[in-house]
Amino acid sequence: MTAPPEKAFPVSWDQFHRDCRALTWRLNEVGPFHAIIAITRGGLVPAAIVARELGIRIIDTVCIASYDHTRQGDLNVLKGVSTEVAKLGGGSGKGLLIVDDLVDTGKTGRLVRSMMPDAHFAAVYAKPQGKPLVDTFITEVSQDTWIHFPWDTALSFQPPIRP
Ligand SMILES: O=P(O)(O)OC[C@H]1O[C@H](OP(=O)(O)OP(=O)(O)O)[C@H](O)[C@@H]1O
Ligand code: HPA
Ligand SMILES: [Mg+2]
Repeated sequence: MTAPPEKAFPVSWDQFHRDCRALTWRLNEVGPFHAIIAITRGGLVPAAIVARELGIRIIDTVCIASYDHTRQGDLNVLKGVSTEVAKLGGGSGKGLLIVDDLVDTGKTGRLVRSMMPDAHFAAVYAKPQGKPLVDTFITEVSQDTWIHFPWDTALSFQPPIRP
């Protein structure tokens, strides 16, 4: 069993929004895209922000689950891309934009890429193992870091570094 990540990288709503906007500036150079595919659930929030900025109104989901808190199990595809959106991508995903919050080991990204090999894959954050899977990302964090997203966290007291 792999050890849980040692370092913490907390992300506020404000920071996340700024990072998604920065991601969109880069994606704007690559598009236009026919549709966005969010990898749920983590990809839903960045997909909404990117869609708003790029004026994209067709949004689909690929629903995949694998983590039980910080431990990854088998990938479970609960829902694939819809027939209408697959058609827009000509069967290979060309002109489609896949969005996720992060790539970690890259297992989720690899699976989604195998479904749509010609789609553009964007993630807000990337760890070294997952980085080769994404076409565009904003911030890299080390593999032994756990990213804490604002929808998973709340403000709480922190003891001082020096007790
Ligand atoms: O690169 P990987 O090691 O495959 O990990 C990355 C995936 O893990 C998380 O999703 P998770 O499966 O926890 O589901 P969630 O989005 O519903 O939280 C995250 O949102 C990515 O989709
Ligand atoms: N943070 C939140 N969810 C995740 C991570 C992470 O670092 N890696 C895989 N799912
Ligand atoms: Mg996810």
